Amino acid sequence: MSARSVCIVGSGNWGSAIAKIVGNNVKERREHFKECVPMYMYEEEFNGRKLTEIVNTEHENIKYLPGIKLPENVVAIPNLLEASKDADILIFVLPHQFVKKICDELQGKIKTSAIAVSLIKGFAISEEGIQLISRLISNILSIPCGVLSGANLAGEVASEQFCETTIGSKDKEIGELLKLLFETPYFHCSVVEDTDTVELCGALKNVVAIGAGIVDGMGYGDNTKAAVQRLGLMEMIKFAEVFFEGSKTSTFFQSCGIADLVATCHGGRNRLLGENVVKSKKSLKELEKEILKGQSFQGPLVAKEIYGMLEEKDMLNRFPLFVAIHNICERKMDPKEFVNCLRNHPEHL
Ligand SMILES: NC(=O)c1ccc[n+]([C@@H]2O[C@H](COP(=O)([O-])OP(=O)(O)OC[C@H]3O[C@@H](n4cnc5c(N)ncnc54)[C@H](O)[C@@H]3O)[C@@H](O)[C@H]2O)c1
Ligand SMILES: O=P(O)(O)OC[C@H](O)CO
Repeated sequence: MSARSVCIVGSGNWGSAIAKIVGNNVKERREHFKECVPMYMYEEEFNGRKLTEIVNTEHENIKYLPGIKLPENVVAIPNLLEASKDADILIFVLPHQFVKKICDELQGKIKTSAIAVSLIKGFAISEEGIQLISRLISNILSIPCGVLSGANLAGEVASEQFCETTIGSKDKEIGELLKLLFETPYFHCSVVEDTDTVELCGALKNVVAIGAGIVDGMGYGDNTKAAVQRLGLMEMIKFAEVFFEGSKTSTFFQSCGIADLVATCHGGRNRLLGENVVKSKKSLKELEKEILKGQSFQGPLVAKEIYGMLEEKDMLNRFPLFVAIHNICERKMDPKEFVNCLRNHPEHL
């Protein structure tokens, strides 16, 4: 096959870090990929200028990933259809609440031979309960969709500190192609077929990370935080067992599983939110605006999505940590009660 055209859909903190990797890789792997990488950017003003114009002249996303130069072959485009019209590979990397609208706009407007990969850590809601984002993308666009998820705090990846990630693809050839697109000496990619679990881990760990932040905010030390991580992991595994038949426990030992859980519980934005939910009386929206300045916490929405599904299926008591974190975020439970939830967890029975 001739060189493929790659489009990045999204340009936030992680979107920009991944644009740096992809922009550099396609230049080095020209027999496989076309050099120009259009990046769809949700247009906004920053310091009185359009963000696309800033990215295309200064080659830096000064709002979402300041201090990191992007390769000049990454071109920010505010028009979604223009950015994606020639794409053979679509990389979806934006907060999960915007994906459905973006896919609806793309429906029928992209190449029928295109493939997608989702770097998103969240869920969609369908009539059956939660839906994997990769499935939403695949269903709306009628194209295959792999996933990439791992212990990948964007700032550290962008400054080229070594880390691992997991690519999930049911099709081996697509998995290898994605590895070729994303892997660098500082960004090691492992490919597995258990796509669902890779994606589940990325979404669920965001909730556990809020729990880690809650115990930080309460002034507890590392042992208590480790208990949150262990019990959180047990709920993540149970969630996969109950709702995603065929999910493999071994996938939790990839970067997308335990490693991402640890990274996010220590250095992630969702951990920071949990700490601030304890220390401040402000609403989640206010905290998001104040702390993240335009970036997005994915954890509270995932917690709400899970809660709704567990409630409907009468399974709230099987996932007390997820439930407590949701209730604390909603200000329906006093954070002081959180440690009792750990103490009385069904894993101890
Ligand atoms: N930041 C990280 O360290 C990191 C690492 C791995 C995975 N992820 C995941 O990647 C996904 C994207 O995260 P991010 O950090 O790139 O985003 P972000 O948190 O920086 O979110 C801001 C982005 O959302 C865009 N946006 C705002 N309103 C919009 C709208 N109405 N329509 C479309 N876009 C809109 C903004 O333009 C900006 O690009 C998330 O699912 C996240 O969990 C993030
Ligand atoms: O900053 P968070 O909490 O959104 O987590 C970022 C990444 O998912 C870490 O891998």
